[in-house]
Amino acid sequence: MKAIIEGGKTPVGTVVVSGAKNSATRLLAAACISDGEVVLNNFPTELVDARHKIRFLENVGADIVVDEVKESLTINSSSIRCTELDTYDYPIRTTYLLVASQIKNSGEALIPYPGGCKIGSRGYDLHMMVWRDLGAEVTEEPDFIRVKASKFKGGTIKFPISTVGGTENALICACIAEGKTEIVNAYITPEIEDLIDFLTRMGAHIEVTGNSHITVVGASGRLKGVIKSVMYDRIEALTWLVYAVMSGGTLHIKNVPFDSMQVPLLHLKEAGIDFLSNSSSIYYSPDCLINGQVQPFELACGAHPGIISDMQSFYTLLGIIAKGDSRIFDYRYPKRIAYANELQKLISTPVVEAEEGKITTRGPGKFKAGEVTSTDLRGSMALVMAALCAEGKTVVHDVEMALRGYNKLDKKLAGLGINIEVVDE
Ligand SMILES: CC(=O)N[C@H]1[C@@H](OP(=O)(O)OP(=O)(O)OC[C@H]2O[C@@H](n3ccc(=O)[nH]c3=O)[C@H](O)[C@@H]2O)O[C@H](CO)[C@@H](O)[C@@H]1O
Ligand SMILES: C=C(OP(=O)(O)O)C(=O)O
Repeated sequence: MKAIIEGGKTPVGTVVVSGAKNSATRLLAAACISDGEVVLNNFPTELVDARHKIRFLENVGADIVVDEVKESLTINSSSIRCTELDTYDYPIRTTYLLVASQIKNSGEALIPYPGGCKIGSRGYDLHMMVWRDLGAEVTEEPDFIRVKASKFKGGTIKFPISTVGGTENALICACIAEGKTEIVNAYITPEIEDLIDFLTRMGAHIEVTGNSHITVVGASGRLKGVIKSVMYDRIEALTWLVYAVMSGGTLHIKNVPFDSMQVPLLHLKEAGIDFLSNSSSIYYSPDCLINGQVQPFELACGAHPGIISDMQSFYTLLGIIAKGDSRIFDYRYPKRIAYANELQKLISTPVVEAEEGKITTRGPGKFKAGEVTSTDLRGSMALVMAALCAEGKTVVHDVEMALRGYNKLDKKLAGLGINIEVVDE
């Protein structure tokens, strides 16, 4: 798919942040270990990633009712079975979370290899370690990964690095394991807190000690059906605020999860980007930009509560319009720089220098129209935002990458008076 964008218009209006991709897609997998019916509200139903996961779960027997208007899912997973499918083409990262429900109902699981953004090495050895630590036999077959265990058995899972996906997988599997599981060097992010809240409300016994040790006592009885609202998306909230600054727009951004984005917002304030806020929303107009100019900055993307790697490209955009040199380091995914070279094609003078782990911007640069290709989800969204700020027509190829993470993007932009056309290539 490509986006055809006539840029240069100023957005004005209200935009509502959706449920977080990086929570919703995890809760959907976790819902399938429940013995009852689960309702997920505030679910980003139009997300490409959510649709792929729903498609897989339906193909292995789940009954999922999607209500696009209410933005909710009703999930009944009692008929999930390990099933060999005709295709394992599911371009999403968290396929490893689809193991637990099949093991619970069939003692065996077949899952697609993890996909997701190509942002450097993204192994899955620690997921295999999780299943093996809980007593399963794991084999890598040409089209899928096979996991076999009549039941998971509680054990100790010790992560050598902090991993979001590994912690999520360990939590969900431990909830259906017999006995107690210790998760050592767990990584607890806001989305993982949302998952722990959900599993606990289903009846799982989860205890968090400090910020990296989790004990789970596997459910000996039933895991109840529950109703849960997905947390709001901190990356999306940041995206809209950065777009307002770049475009000189006037935006009221609703459903901002302030608690989960304190450090990212602090960095914006320090770059001279002020805004008005109440407990759940932000109001930004050009008057909020101190001296009418973004100040150059230096920051590093790493672990929460700092700036996470998924936010990197939006700081690069701010660096481009800042007056002076800014530096953005990424310790987590140092190879996440391919998008920066595409972004440079939409700037009239040389501004962006990308090397492994570090992006330097020598601003201010002016956005110009052009033709570019997406390289990853957040990078694709950054290209769309640059295109929206450039006078004239820009084509962003492979824009489905942005749509993996931005629910109802065209409709939300239309609500701000901005039209983009998304067509098949
Ligand atoms: C800690 C962190 O920044 N996590 C981010 C990471 O989560 P994601 O879940 O993809 O990555 P993990 O947190 O699981 O992995 C962190 C690191 O561990 C490595 N690893 C992971 C699993 C495994 O089995 N083997 C292995 O080697 C990965 O390659 C990566 O270098 O990318 C996502 C997409 O950008 C972000 O939403 C998350 O915020
Ligand atoms: C890279 C991302 O997602 P995924 O891990 O699903 O590829 C992201 O959300 O920015």
